[in-house]
Amino acid sequence: MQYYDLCIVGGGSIGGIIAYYSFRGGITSIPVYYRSIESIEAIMKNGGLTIKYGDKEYLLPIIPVHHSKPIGKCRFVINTVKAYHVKDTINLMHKITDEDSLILMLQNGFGSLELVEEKMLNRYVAGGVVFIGAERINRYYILHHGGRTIIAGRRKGFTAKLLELMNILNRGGCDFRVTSNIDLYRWIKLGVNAVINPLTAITRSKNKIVLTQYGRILAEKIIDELIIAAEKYGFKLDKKKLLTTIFRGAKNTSENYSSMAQDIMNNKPTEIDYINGFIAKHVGEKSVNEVITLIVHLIEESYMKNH
Ligand SMILES: NC(=O)C1=CN([C@@H]2O[C@H](COP(=O)(O)OP(=O)(O)OC[C@H]3O[C@@H](n4cnc5c(N)ncnc54)[C@H](O)[C@@H]3O)[C@@H](O)[C@H]2O)C=CC1
Ligand SMILES: CC(C)(CO)C(=O)C(=O)O
Repeated sequence: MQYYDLCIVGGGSIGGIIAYYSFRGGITSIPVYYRSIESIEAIMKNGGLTIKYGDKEYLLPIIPVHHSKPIGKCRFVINTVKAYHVKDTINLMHKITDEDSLILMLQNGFGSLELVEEKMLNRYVAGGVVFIGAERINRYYILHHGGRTIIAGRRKGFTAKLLELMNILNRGGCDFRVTSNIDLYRWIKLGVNAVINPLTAITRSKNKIVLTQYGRILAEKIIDELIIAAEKYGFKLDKKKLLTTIFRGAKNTSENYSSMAQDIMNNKPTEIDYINGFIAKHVGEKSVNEVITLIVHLIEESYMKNH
């Protein structure tokens, strides 16, 4: 059985960025699992995955693999599929890991980490929040739009495996940090995504739309409800600090189309139920987040059903 240091499940925008930092961190054989044969063929034809960061292009000689044909076990598995595809990757993750492997889930919103923790009881499972903007231009070309921080942690006790992963990614230039309170960061990141993602998706705009007068008014209304939801889980969030983090995030990734805006522009389903829908569930009637969730679903409906 072949063993790899690090594998990526889901070679989209963030999967590509993780491959970039891992390769620069010294991992030269990186299996990246894809859903479509077409992606694998396009990457092979290109000689690897191209990442553009600033004005430089980097060609990464990754190993593109179809998700139905796993090629070995991995010490670290970084899962970067969309939240609604996580359940389809559980079988694959069982096959490419053993009891010593660490799985890091990087989805936005709430639900993905919980699902994998529940389904993969005999594995080390951690969650991470990603403060990086990335865009997949085509099957083999990904733009790094800025930000370089990932904060990760394991909810079921500390593991030194995360520090090993941190060393690899730090060497590659990623500001990867390990925390003992990942849920706090997940709530903060939920705030960032609950504001930036739907506002950019509804308006089909870059992240900087959030910095406008109306973006700021809506941000406050969204965040007021997030604070109520977080309190139900025992987290007391400071509104002013949260808004500062959100606007800083929008500024750092101002030229990025959020992952949800990219979904809408590519006629794909969004992660709205895991972000604003999750907040809405905790605040009852007359929820701004519920209205936002419904609007995003209406937009999805307009292209999914071909109206
Ligand atoms: N794009 C961005 O700037 C950011 C994205 N995120 C989060 O990261 C996660 C990934 O987002 P993106 O990379 O933008 O998504 P993406 O849609 O670009 O990539 C996901 C990839 O996973 C693949 N996939 C789906 N099912 C699969 C399976 N069973 N096996 C293998 N591959 C499969 C899809 O074909 C797709 O290429 C999301 O939760 C997103 O919210 C977080 C921060 C920033
Ligand atoms: C950080 C941000 C807002 C970057 O665009 C993101 O998480 C996303 O696009 O989903």
